[in-house]
Amino acid sequence: MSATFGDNFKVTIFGQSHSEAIGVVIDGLPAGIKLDFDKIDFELKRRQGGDKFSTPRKEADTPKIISGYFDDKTAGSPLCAIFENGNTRSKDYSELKVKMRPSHADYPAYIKHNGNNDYRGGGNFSGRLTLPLTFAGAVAKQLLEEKGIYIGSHIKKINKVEDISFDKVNIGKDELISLKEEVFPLLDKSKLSEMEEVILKARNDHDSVGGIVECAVLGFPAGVGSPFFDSIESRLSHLLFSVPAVKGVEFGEGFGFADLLGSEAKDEYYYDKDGNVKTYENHNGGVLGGISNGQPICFSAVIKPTASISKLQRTIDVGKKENTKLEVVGRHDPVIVKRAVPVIEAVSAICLYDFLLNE
Ligand SMILES: Cc1cc2nc3c(=O)[nH]c(=O)nc-3n(C[C@H](O)[C@H](O)[C@H](O)COP(=O)(O)O)c2cc1C
Ligand SMILES: C=C(O[C@@H]1CC(C(=O)O)=C[C@@H](OP(=O)(O)O)[C@H]1O)C(=O)O
Repeated sequence: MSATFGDNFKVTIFGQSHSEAIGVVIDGLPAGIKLDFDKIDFELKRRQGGDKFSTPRKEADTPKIISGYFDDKTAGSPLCAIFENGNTRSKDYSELKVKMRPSHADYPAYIKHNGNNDYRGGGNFSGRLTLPLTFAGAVAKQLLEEKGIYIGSHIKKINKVEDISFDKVNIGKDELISLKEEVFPLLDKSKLSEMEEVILKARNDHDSVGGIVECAVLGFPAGVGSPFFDSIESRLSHLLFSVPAVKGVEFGEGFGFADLLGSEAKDEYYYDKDGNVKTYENHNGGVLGGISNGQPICFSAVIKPTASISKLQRTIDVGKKENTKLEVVGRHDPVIVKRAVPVIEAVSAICLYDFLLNE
């Protein structure tokens, strides 16, 4: 398992959904930083399950700091946090040792690890591993905020119900911060009841839905990144696609560029009254040539509908090597999108803070 990301702010995650604990090691944190654990806890709670939109599996999600923090400051050594898995119901998964859930990682994991993989829950493929990622992201967010860089996002789409998009030129810092306070962050709040209805209907029908998260980064300086292999888009995509269930990523206008003429897609420059370089529009989402141009960095990620649904599905039994049927049991999210919002922000913070340490 490739479990480490980053050149300077190096994040390693470990554990399985039903192992004793899961955790994260952050290497490269400067020494002497006082972390705000209330802020970290706030981000972890945004990701937590247990409400009507999420898995009924609710864990404490309380970090236990094992190393790297001393006298209320980072100590310069790797910061390690673990989270105990207390609310597992592993017997629900015994059938999955041989019956492969369609659209989950079970079959590729079985082949890759010769049947030795931990099949309880999603094992080390589980969305539960996004908890330590969110912890690392919450640390990176604090360090970015000290530099005036803010990350925020909203739910752009649930199934076919769509929110409006960010105004990519004029996103306000207060707007981004207030989105975090919402249980279901939307720009057009009138869409809430329709989205809620779609999710609850899917849940009652033993089904699931997917959607889109749109994310924006404010205050990121111009001139960071590289062309080609280490472009801001490629590094961010690397981490965004590491989030389980993310199946597509787009920057700025993204696939919408296909419909535009050059004259419609242009981001013309001007100096504002304070001499800052701005663009009239921001079709490119703040990145050109792989390098930030000082405008808000804007991107979206599409999250697929949850694979584990309790409708009868066709699959294979790898023990008997025969075709069979499966009705998945266990406690699953009827939609992942809502819980993915803080995770998308977290991986973006990890990536962008790592970029800044490179400069
Ligand atoms: C926060 C979060 C929660 C998730 N919850 C579930 C779940 O309850 N059931 C499920 O089948 N998949 C869930 N997933 C997605 C699976 O982990 C993912 O689809 C699976 O590992 C296969 O990876 P892939 O979809 O990226 O190919 C969740 C993902 C995230 C980010
Ligand atoms: C427990 C969490 O989410 C889990 C993510 C997940 C999956 O397949 O990704 C499946 C469910 O749990 P289990 O691994 O027990 O099947 C979710 O409840 C969590 O995120 O904290």
